[in-house]
Amino acid sequence: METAAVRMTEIEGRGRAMVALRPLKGGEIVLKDSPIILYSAFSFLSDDHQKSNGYCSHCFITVSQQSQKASCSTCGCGFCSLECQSVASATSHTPWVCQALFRFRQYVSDHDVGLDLQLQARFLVSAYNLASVSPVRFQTLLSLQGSVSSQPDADSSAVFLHSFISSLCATFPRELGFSLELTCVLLAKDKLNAFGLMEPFSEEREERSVRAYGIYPLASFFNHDCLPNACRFDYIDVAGPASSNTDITIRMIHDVPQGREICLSYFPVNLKYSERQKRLRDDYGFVCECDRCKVEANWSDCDEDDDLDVDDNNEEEDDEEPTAVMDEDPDVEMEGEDGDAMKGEDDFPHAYFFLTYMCDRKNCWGTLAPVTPSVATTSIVMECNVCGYCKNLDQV
Ligand SMILES: C[S@@+](CC[C@H](N)C(=O)[O-])C[C@H]1O[C@@H](n2cnc3c(N)ncnc32)[C@H](O)[C@@H]1O
Repeated sequence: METAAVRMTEIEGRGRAMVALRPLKGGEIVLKDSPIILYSAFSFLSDDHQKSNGYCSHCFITVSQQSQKASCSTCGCGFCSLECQSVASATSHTPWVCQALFRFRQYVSDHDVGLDLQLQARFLVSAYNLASVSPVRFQTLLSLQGSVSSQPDADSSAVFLHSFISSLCATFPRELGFSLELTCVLLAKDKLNAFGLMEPFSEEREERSVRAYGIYPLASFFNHDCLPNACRFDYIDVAGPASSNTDITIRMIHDVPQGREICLSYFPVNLKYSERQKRLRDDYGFVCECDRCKVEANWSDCDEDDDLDVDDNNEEEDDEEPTAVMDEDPDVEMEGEDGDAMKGEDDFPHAYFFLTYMCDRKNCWGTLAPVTPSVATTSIVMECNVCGYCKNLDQV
């Protein structure tokens, strides 16, 4: 896999990775990707069902009740337009998906089913549907990271979900290898590779809530760094032709030299060391040894709580989610060395990253990247990938 800017390669201990093919500028878009699967992040319960109908069930653009143009008479899913519904009926919302969602909703209304299990069900329905409507894309899904190491029958939720899908699969093409093991493998792919597409940003909401999860097969090759040099943008509420609103772009946060690995952060960069390590170990199965983690591993818990606090606008939140200060890249020009956040040898030495690249709007925690530069210059307008706020670098 290669674009004009990045190439996929193997790195020992990290699996497949994306590296810069040439020097890259802050703001450069290094990859555009479209989802092979998108599924709702809402539960099947009635309140959430109402909420999920605030988004098109195919392209997940925000739709108001007034502007909703079409809905499915069987399962009640709403669509932003008749065109979207028509595309969905041949792709993401086939009659089989519709039946499956309808039956699962009935099951959820009679039983106590946790949100995680409901989302896994949504994913599996989408994945097995993909196998049927696009075997090539299904193979792409299978080529992504994620496998089962233990006996599949050890996982009771996978067993339950598999038997649920089996009950809907009378007409499912058996040659696709439908089995409990495949179900477990698919769930592992989802866990390691799904990207969350967020609900519209609100300063009033402390939790960042997801409207849909997507599998983006090329963007899935980016590894994690707690101080990323690139970040992901989406413009899901900007209508475009043929569901192009669901595309994502990976954009450079700052300049990097040729050969440098390009990494994203798999979660908001403000999480503290112990939380990051836990999430990476539990959800992604690896121990992070990035430069930031190496430094923060030596901090005591109080150091984390004290020294990560660089954000005056978020005093209340800082107790729970202190803001870390750092840089993963030695090429980043360091600034602010006299600032409060750079206190001594044992303190985290890269305040510049957080002061420059982390959005300081209340409850945002997004990452700022320059808007895409014109031919040879680095733009000085920084855009947040969560709230969309733009500001000049000299305001930062
Ligand atoms: C979305 S995939 C990234 C691409 C993956 N390396 C591959 O070969 O397809 C996530 C997985 O990559 C690996 N990974 C990501 N970041 C890593 C890092 N900083 N160190 C080691 N492994 C990493 C972990 O196995 C993780 O579960």
